[in-house]
Amino acid sequence: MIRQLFVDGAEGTTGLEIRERLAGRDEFHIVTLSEADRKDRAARARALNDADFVILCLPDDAAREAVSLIENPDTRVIDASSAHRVAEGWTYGLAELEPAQSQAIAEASRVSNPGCYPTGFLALVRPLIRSGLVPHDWPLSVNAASGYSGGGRSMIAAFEHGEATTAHRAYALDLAHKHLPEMQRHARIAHPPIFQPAVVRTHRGMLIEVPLPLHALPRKPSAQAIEAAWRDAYRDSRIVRVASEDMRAIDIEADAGTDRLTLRVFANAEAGQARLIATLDNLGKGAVGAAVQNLNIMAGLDPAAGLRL
Ligand SMILES: NC(=O)C1=CN([C@@H]2O[C@H](COP(=O)(O)OP(=O)(O)OC[C@H]3O[C@@H](n4cnc5c(N)ncnc54)[C@H](OP(=O)(O)O)[C@@H]3O)[C@@H](O)[C@H]2O)C=CC1
Ligand SMILES: CC(=O)N[C@@H](CCC(=O)OP(=O)(O)O)C(=O)O
Repeated sequence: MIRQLFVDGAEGTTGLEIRERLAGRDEFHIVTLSEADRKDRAARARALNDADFVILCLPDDAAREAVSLIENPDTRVIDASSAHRVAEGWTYGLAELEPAQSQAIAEASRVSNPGCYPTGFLALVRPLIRSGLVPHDWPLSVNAASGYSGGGRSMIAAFEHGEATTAHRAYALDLAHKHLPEMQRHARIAHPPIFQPAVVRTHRGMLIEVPLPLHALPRKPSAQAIEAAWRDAYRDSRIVRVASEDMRAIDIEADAGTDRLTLRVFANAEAGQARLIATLDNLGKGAVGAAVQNLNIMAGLDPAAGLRL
């Protein structure tokens, strides 16, 4: 069976890569609009209602508008924007989040792709909260760096041709980044983490880090216990990997160009401290890889079909 797939926002950073990734997949016929029509409300409404699947690669307001234009009850949506990540009636599209999440995605009509930073944060902490190694009201923090393609076309232009001459820019200094609600909700924690993101002068890649004072946690977990909780949580995943090689440094590009998500824990038992580190590609598992994975799951196909692992 060939499914009609409309990519709304197909000329943007995420949209272009989704089309590239799905080219050659004969399960889907990709529909896009001409340059003249791609922002035309009526043309978009027609394409949205004619499709079996829609992937929204749009700014938040345009994504909300697209959803409001859908009247066909059989059109199923994957939204790559941050408009619906904690919204009623939407399923959170991080298949590895809970044991039953993949099944929920398979049955859903509305799936919200996770944010790129929450993908790393949630993969690191959710198994530890679920198993009680970290209490749900622990004051977590998360330090992270992203390649500049994470900011879409305008940030790419700023870093490649424009005013951004820096190597490393800390931002979200108001402690109110748009990813905080989904981090808190889906980690099931009492408080939002202190989130310290930075954008750096590399095209793609992310390094997301949660520091943990093991000595201060009520159960004083070892690095081995943390790794064991991850291995148990991700035992069936080909996409989330738990790595345990001895490393002295990790580059932000470690998983760039792939759809993998790699988790590592580094600890000093004497100091009672650990650093939990996730690496991924903001445009891989952070966006396009996740959208393709969710599409595969919703269409009843191999979840990893077409992914770069
Ligand atoms: N870049 C990344 O790493 C990630 C991005 N995302 C999310 O994915 C979504 C897309 O991001 P990204 O691809 O980076 O953004 P881009 O800015 O690169 O692309 C957005 C696209 O949407 C088009 N567009 C804007 N308004 C409308 C409209 N009303 N109707 C139709 N098309 C419209 C834009 O056209 P034009 O340029 O002509 O205005 C552009 O082609 C965003 O919500 C973003 O938050 C999620 C995870 C990671
Ligand atoms: C470097 C950079 O600016 N990153 C973006 C997040 C990009 C992303 O992937 O998140 P969404 O899917 O929520 O847009 C930011 O911090 O707002």
